[in-house]
Amino acid sequence: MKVDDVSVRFGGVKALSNVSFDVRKGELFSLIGPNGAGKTSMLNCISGRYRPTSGNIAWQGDDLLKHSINDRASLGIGRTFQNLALFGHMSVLDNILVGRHHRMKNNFVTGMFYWVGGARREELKERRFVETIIDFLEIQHVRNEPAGILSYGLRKRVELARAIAIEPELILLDEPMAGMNLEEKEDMARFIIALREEFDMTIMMIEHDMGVVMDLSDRVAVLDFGRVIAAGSPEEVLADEHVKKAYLGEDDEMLDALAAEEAEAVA
Ligand SMILES: Nc1ncnc2c1ncn2[C@@H]1O[C@H](COP(=O)(O)OP(=O)(O)OP(=O)(O)O)[C@@H](O)[C@H]1O
Repeated sequence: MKVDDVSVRFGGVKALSNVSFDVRKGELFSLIGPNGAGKTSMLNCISGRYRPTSGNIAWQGDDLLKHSINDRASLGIGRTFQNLALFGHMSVLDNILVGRHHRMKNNFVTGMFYWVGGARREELKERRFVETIIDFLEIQHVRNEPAGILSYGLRKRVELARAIAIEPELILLDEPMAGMNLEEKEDMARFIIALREEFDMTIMMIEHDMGVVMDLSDRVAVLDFGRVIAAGSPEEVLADEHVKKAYLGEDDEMLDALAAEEAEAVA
């Protein structure tokens, strides 16, 4: 995916200014930056919730911006949300099946011939795939529970499951670790790493936990006030003076990560 000179303006607020970067097939690319830097706005431009004021986004050589938000899932782009967007009264299984719907060929009419037509066969196939995801994310024990009663960490996992269910080639993860305890973060990190191996996905992640970002990412881009101020490997980004300045007085975890990196370099 190639993001080229993208700007987004809300009235007088410039959320993004001339942002360019690319995400390569098979990599884990992270977008980081202080609060309000424009990270979610960027993700929203890719997933189709926002339309850039100017600039282009190309996906596999095609102009992504001409496609509707619904088309983008069919094109192979899935996402999770910073604030969970599950159906609380529906079971975990049904929430994940929602993610499969755009892949199902049967509709209301063919569904009326459920037992003689292909609808039943198709539903069984879909359920089998969903069970694979449930096993992968280790949520078998809650598959029939309403999503709304689960712990926050488990709900985050169900949301990831629903995004996996659309079988995206590129998955956009908006703060997958937010609000999690250490154990939940370790589990989530394990699943994110395995996404590439088990499901062959490219991952673009927004995350505030710098330890996680630096451990998992192949490449990182840093936004500050809507502009890209640095991009490169985790080591290159941690060593960048602009990045240090942007985070000064902003994010203790980032500063800890920077200090640790410097200490390692000295050693
Ligand atoms: N729909 C919107 N309407 C008006 N302003 C918006 C909208 N979405 C984002 N903004 C503004 O754009 C700027 C960037 O916001 P954005 O949410 O993209 O930042 P962020 O880096 O994701 O922040 P955080 O880390 O706090 O989630 C902020 O000033 C925000 O108030």
